[in-house]
Amino acid sequence: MKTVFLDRDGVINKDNGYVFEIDNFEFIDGVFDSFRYLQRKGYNLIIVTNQSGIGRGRYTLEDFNILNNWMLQEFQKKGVTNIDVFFCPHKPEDNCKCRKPNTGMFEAASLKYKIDNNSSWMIGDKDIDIEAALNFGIKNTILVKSIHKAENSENSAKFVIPSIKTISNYIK
Ligand SMILES: O=P(O)(O)OC[C@@H](O)[C@H]1O[C@@H](OP(=O)(O)O)[C@@H](O)[C@@H](O)[C@@H]1O
Ligand SMILES: [Mg+2]
Ligand SMILES: [Zn+2]
Repeated sequence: MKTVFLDRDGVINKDNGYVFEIDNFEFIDGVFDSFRYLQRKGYNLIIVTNQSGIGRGRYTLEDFNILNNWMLQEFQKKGVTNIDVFFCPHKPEDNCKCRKPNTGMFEAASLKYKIDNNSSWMIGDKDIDIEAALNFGIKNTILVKSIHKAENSENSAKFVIPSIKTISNYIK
């Protein structure tokens, strides 16, 4: 199955820093049109997001689930239905297998869906997003510019774009 893996904070919503409240979740302009476009092209959409705010005690797993369910309902209302979410709740010092740039979330997704790496993509705003995709064997990578510096990916990503809004120019 051709899949677009997506980072959340900085790609789908503005990365206001450990976002966990609905009121602080600002969808990035154009994200619904872009997701409907990818859906029309037959891509499965899988969000892979580091949520270290849980492990850091900044918010709870329940907080994350409430926000996540609300986000999925918003996508549903806009006609985006084939979307799934995998997250890592750990702190960096937990040395888990799922925090990007590790590939645990991608592997968990590949147990649930038959993913064809060659026709799949990764869209992220940090170096660790692009590194995780490459570590998993996905070569089609797109760096979205955000508040975060991503020097390595500026050179290693297949495309570097200002926002997800223009994704239809790159993923056919
Ligand atoms: O971009 P994704 O993976 O969807 O989620 C990133 C967030 O969990 C947070 O990740 C943190 O990094 P640390 O996890 O503290 O290194 C910071 O960069 C926050 O600004 C950011 O909101
Ligand atoms: Mg991000
Ligand atoms: Zn983890």
